[in-house]
Amino acid sequence: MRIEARNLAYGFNNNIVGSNIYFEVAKGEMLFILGPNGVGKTTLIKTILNLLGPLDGDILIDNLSISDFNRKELGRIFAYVPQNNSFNFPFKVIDMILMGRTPYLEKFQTPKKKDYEIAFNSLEILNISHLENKPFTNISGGEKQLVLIARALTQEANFLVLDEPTSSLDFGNEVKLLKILEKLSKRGMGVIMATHNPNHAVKKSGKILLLKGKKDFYFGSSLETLTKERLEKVYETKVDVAFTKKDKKVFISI
Ligand SMILES: Nc1ncnc2c1ncn2[C@@H]1O[C@H](COP(=O)(O)OP(=O)(O)OP(=O)(O)O)[C@@H](O)[C@H]1O
Repeated sequence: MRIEARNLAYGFNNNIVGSNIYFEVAKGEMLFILGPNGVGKTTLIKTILNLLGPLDGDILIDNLSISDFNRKELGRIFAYVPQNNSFNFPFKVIDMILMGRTPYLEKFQTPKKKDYEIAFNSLEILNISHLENKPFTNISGGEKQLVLIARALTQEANFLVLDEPTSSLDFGNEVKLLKILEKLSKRGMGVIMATHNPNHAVKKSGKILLLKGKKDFYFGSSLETLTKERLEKVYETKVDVAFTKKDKKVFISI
């Protein structure tokens, strides 16, 4: 399966946030969306999910317009982890996670044994099985973020779409999550992720959409597209490049 933005304009009725945007990403690949605050990463993600309709051009799923798909079909294609979670109802964590099975259940149907197995497996992958019976309102911000990622995994969609998923995570969990996402993409899942950290995106197999302004963007393989010069231009700051012992490129803003 392949997602493509063709000549895409997105934004709100009275406010075009981005236009003439092009990118493509297939299952098994990772696409990182980068760019400064307010440039339009979240708005683009909502457009990719068809929560906002395109203002011009289109999002294509295997060459079919996204408008040809209904909500349930899109629920099997995209699992979404939003940026800010203001959800505050004391559901048990396991029940929150089982909500990820909704696109597979008929109206009023309750989750079956297999749905529970998938949910428990997601808890295990994210190392949060101990939270299973806690109310969602009684866990920390970072734990909530991990629960929402587990819910998205439970959805078993073709693409996992995450909006700054590491913003509340500690140093260790940030690295662990990135490793999990890489593993999932190697197993065939597509990953689309907005991030503030260019170092998340320095991947041999990754693609990058670096947003600079309304019509100004770079799209390409992350190793070629992410350069010191481009980052300096986009983020208006001096950038240094270092290399780890394993020869991995690391950007440092100075
Ligand atoms: N509901 C809305 N109606 C009109 N304009 C909006 C709305 N939400 C956001 N915007 C505007 O759209 C632009 C892009 O916002 P968006 O949240 O997509 O940026 P972002 O790149 O995700 O920012 P950040 O990195 O700060 O999260 C901003 O100028 C913002 O003010």
